[in-house]
Amino acid sequence: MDAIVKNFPLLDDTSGRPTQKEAEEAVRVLLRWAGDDPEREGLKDTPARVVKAYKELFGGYDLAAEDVLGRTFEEVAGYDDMVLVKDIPFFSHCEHHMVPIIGKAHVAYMPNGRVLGLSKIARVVDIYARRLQTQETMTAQIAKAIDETLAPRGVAVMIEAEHMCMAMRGVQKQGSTTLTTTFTGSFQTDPAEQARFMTMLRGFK
Ligand SMILES: Nc1nc2c(ncn2[C@@H]2O[C@H](COP(=O)(O)OP(=O)(O)OP(=O)(O)O)[C@@H](O)[C@H]2O)c(=O)[nH]1
Ligand SMILES: [Zn+2]
Repeated sequence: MDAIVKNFPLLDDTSGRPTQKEAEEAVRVLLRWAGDDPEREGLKDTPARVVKAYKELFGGYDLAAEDVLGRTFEEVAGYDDMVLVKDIPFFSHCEHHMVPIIGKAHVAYMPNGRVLGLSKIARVVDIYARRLQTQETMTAQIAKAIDETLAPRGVAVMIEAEHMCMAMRGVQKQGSTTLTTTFTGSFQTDPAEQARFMTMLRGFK
């Protein structure tokens, strides 16, 4: 799994990251390259808007999953069975074309005395989605982050997504869905637990 889990070091002011002005200029270049005039009325504020939108869409580079997952709860009356949060919607962008990936993540874990706030699982999905991604990397990163910070008995992550780079351009196949899974711990070693994850996913659709 580690082979496809990339490290995204947090960038700081000394990272050599381009300024907002430089980023806006890059958008102007692309507009001219596409054949339009960045100075015309309708496009005048577009570079600033695009950079602002990118800040939001790629905001995951400035966040660390470990920070979000740090807060856990122990008082759950001895509950120690699977916790599954399914159908977490996300938007990401593929690292090959910078075109949207639209999908849903399903995340389960087997607690080991501690549980996570449910919203934190969705937040972790967003942190990795708001970066340039492959679906495989994103799936593995979510599983690894939960596995390493919560130390549960096992983690299961399934992502189903449509890649706009396959739908809007290139091979132009609309409506195809790609499924990826990562299992750790008991989900990896126990086929029955994997099967139960699948059944719980399917059973309540
Ligand atoms: N494995 C994987 N591939 C992806 C993902 N997102 C996009 N791709 C693929 O990345 C590949 C890049 O292929 P290249 O041949 O380098 O690029 P390209 O010429 O634009 O390819 P086409 O999309 O076939 O036109 C394409 O096959 C995409 O479908 C992803 O999340 N995982
Ligand atoms: Zn792509």
